[in-house]
Amino acid sequence: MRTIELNHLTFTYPGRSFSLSIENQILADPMVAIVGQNGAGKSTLFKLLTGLLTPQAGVIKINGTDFNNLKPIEKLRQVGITFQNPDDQLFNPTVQREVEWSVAQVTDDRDKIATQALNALVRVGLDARIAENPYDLSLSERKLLSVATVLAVDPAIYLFDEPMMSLDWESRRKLTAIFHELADSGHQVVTITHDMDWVAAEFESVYVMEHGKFGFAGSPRELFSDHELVDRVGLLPPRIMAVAELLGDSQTYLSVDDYWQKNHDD
Ligand SMILES: Nc1ncnc2c1ncn2[C@@H]1O[C@H](COP(=O)(O)OP(=O)(O)OP(=O)(O)O)[C@@H](O)[C@H]1O
Repeated sequence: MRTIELNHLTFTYPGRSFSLSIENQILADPMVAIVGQNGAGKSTLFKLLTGLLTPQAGVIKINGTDFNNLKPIEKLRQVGITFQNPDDQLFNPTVQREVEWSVAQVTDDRDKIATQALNALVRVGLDARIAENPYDLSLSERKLLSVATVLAVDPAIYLFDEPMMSLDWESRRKLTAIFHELADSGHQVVTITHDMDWVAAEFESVYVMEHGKFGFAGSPRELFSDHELVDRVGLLPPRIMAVAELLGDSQTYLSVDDYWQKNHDD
């Protein structure tokens, strides 16, 4: 089982009032969504989980091992991140070189580098574009390319910061399928998202961050049933709930299928 364990973790940016403070939290489910208002600390947490930032105190354990004690190459094998903006992680002259560069950070084996890069590009549907410059791809394609750079390394834990933002429908479908494949094959997928329809339809485990802390942890149904919490942290409930509300029905629904089953199962 893949796990992220956070113990007495604290982090503050110099001269800023924001502070991240997590007592004890274990993320153990295969697919986890982290939600919360802008500025709640979600991206800061991801930067701590990848070693881009160092906590002032506390311990991060990845699959039982203190992350701080891992060699840089081992950190890359344990945790991979896809940033919100793909342009923050694409800098090579071709699609192929971009993904191969990524694998080359964890192995010198040239055959492995070529094979893993190509397999990752096949998974995201960009294998026919290997000779192109990443900046000639559409934004959706650049996002999928940044995902391929992580898939090619195949870390134990995948972190995604707003993966659905700016994706076209086909790319959303493709990436959602990849999430489930990763979870089914023993990886852990942890994603930051503001897309509550997606959370409600695809996830079983959701965490809410508020002011640098974890608040709620539970299922999407439990989350969207807690109207006070949803209002307080400014989450937009699944759209099907807004439609049902217009019809005078204030029950919790996660998707159109869920609505249909609850209202036509007799
Ligand atoms: N490099 C930085 N230097 C100083 N302060 C920062 C830096 N990055 C983020 N912050 C501040 O830290 C707080 C938490 O930011 P963070 O980006 O982690 O929130 P978030 O929950 O990811 O928000 P969003 O949903 O908008 O991405 C905010 O007040 C932000 O202004």
